[in-house]
Amino acid sequence: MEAPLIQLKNVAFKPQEELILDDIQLSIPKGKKIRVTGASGSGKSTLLKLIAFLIPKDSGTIQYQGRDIKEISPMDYRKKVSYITQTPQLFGKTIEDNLRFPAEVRNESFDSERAKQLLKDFHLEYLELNQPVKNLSGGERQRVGLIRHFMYEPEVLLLDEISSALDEDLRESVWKWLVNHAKEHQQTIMWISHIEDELIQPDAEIHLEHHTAEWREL
Ligand SMILES: Nc1ncnc2c1ncn2[C@@H]1O[C@H](COP(=O)(O)OP(=O)(O)OP(=O)(O)O)[C@@H](O)[C@H]1O
Repeated sequence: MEAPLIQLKNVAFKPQEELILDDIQLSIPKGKKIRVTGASGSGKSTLLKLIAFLIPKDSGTIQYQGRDIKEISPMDYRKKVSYITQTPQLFGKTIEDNLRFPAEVRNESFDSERAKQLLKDFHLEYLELNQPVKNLSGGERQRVGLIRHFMYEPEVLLLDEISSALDEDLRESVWKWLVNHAKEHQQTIMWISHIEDELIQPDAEIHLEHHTAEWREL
């Protein structure tokens, strides 16, 4: 059997001694589409942030391709595993400032053709790269934030209610793109939210309840 892409062993998250997640055991294979479910406050966002190494766990281990994520350089890990939130922080003045950022932190050159193609893929072809971000609508900001993660090809996408600000048509089109793209590039996608239930058929589900996680093949 193929080794899991991501493995959580005995993972717990207990900030200030408050138990949020406990004894999490998960083996996540490569290339799957995985929905994360559970009641409000059950720890869905926390689980994705732990996997993204944005917050530290209190015990247990998280491995990526058999390596403890603590041993992987944060820059390399961010390139492989992208956590995308519903309210992306845009910075700088222009759209280009935001899309250039992933290349800038790696001291690489900015691929403006790729940026323009992505704007087109997300139905933002009417925006110029030098356009200021301050006047963008919620849905435009969400998509610029999303595009930033595709300036490099991530291996894992952790999507935290990413399409909340998009209307129905746009949501459908963005998800179609994400699913096709993930298939083409053998990406693993995990997402939180029920809004997408009609748009994307998961291969598996992680259900959070009573501080722990259950893996369900669908
Ligand atoms: N750093 C922290 N310190 C203290 N409590 C935290 C911390 N991070 C998360 N929590 C708590 O952990 C619980 C789970 O939060 P989380 O955002 O992961 O839930 P969720 O399942 O994503 O919820 P929702 O569906 O409402 O977005 C909440 O009670 C939250 O207040």
